[in-house]
Amino acid sequence: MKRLAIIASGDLGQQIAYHATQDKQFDVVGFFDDYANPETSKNTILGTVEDIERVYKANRFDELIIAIGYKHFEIRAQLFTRFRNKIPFATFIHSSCYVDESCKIGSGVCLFPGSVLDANVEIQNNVLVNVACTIAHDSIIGSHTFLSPRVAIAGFVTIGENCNIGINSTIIDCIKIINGTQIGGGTVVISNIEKKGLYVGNPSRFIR
Ligand SMILES: CC(=O)SCCNC(=O)CCNC(=O)[C@H](O)C(C)(C)COP(=O)(O)OP(=O)(O)OC[C@H]1O[C@@H](n2cnc3c(N)ncnc32)[C@H](O)[C@@H]1OP(=O)(O)O
Repeated sequence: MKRLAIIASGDLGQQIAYHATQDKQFDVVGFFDDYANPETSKNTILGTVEDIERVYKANRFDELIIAIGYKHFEIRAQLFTRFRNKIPFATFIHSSCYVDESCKIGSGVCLFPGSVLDANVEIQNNVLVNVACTIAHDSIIGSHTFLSPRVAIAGFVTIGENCNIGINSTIIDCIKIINGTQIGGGTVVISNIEKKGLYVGNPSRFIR
């Protein structure tokens, strides 16, 4: 079983560690965290971000995953760029997901339980798909983006990089959403989003 190290030991890190372990896909050996105290943390803290390469070279883990959430997209993306050619990133697809064999799944991706990905879906690097999402055929989810639980995406949709798509939102077919868009919970997107910002409601409206 591959040994997994996780950047950040907060709530998201705990969820990833839980699912990766419970699904018997990885042996989670610890976390890198700039803010946790290794002496007092209940988790195994392998060091800070500055220690990652040294600990990898010491053969303490095989693959890495980033558990920095949607409040810190820039850091999440920077860390992926920093380590992508130096350390293998894990791809975690929970065994309860249906992922069509034609899908392309990038590295550093987490698919939490119960998601369904139909034919020709592309999930780019470092994306997190939370529980029970449905992504229909030929849709693309851009790097670093977060899908909250139960997001429903129709066919031929393109979602940009660094987007945060709120719980239970719906995006109809052929929609394009630009990089850095935030979508509130329960939003229904029926037209392209071409201006970066926060959108809510049915149909979606720009609020800031
Ligand atoms: C496993 C997990 O838990 S993953 C995380 C899942 N969580 C989510 O998906 C949360 C999504 N977050 C939301 O929907 C939030 O309401 C946000 C981010 C859209 C907005 O939050 P805030 O910045 O606090 O906005 P605020 O509450 O001040 O609302 C601003 C306006 O938008 C409206 N609004 C806010 N959210 C929504 C929404 N989801 N749908 C419709 N209208 C909304 C408010 O009613 C308010 O309208 P008003 O100005 O007419 O009074």
